[in-house]
Amino acid sequence: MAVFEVKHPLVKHKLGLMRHKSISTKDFRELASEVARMLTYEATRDLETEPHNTHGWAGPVEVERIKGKKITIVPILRAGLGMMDGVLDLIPSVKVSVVGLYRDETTLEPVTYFSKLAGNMASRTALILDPMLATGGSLVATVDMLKEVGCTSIRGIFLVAAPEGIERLQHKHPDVDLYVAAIDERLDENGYILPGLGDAGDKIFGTR
Ligand SMILES: O=P(O)(O)OC[C@H]1O[C@H](OP(=O)(O)OP(=O)(O)O)[C@H](O)[C@@H]1O
Ligand SMILES: O=c1cc[nH]c(=O)[nH]1
Ligand SMILES: [Mg+2]
Repeated sequence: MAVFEVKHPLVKHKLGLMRHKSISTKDFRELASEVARMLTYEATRDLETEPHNTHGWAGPVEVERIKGKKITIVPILRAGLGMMDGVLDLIPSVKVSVVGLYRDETTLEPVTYFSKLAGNMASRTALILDPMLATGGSLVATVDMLKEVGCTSIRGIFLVAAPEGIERLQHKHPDVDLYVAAIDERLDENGYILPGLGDAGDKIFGTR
């Protein structure tokens, strides 16, 4: 399993803005989308291309186009929706496979309440989207769901990941690579990431 912590200055700067305790819903939402766009650029860096002939302004020209497995993005409700626009800016024609999970506040275990996946998942690369990888329970449950329908190529895109969540994924699904803007220090006693972002879902949706 590989974990790519994207250390681009723009990513660091924007994530730093997101950590401010008084950030507005509007700014948090915009920044989540912008950072997601940059992480997507990295997470798609190794997509294979193939030669393709097109009609150029001065006659036929050979160009490259993406080949191989088609992509589906998998936003985890709710907070993963806050990353979707940024990702779709770069890969607009992907299918969207939505899964709904929340963490039980006492056990911290994930509860699944929705799943609507794209067809033919076995032939697709899945890009899971969620701002926060905390205990890793929600991610592991999502990967379980994707593997159950035959998906074999799975990556996760997160804004902030805790070492505890990375370790859990490594143990359960070592074939899944991660692209993150930051690996933070640890979880607090309530399972929140420190220094983290707080509750990303509440900040994106303006709830609480
Ligand atoms: O790694 P874990 O310990 O599973 O925690 C991470 C999950 O918790 C948050 O969702 P939450 O349960 O708050 O749902 P929400 O997106 O609806 O707010 C977050 O967006 C992840 O999905
Ligand atoms: O720090 C955390 C952990 C789980 N979910 C969040 O939104 N934030
Ligand atoms: Mg939440």
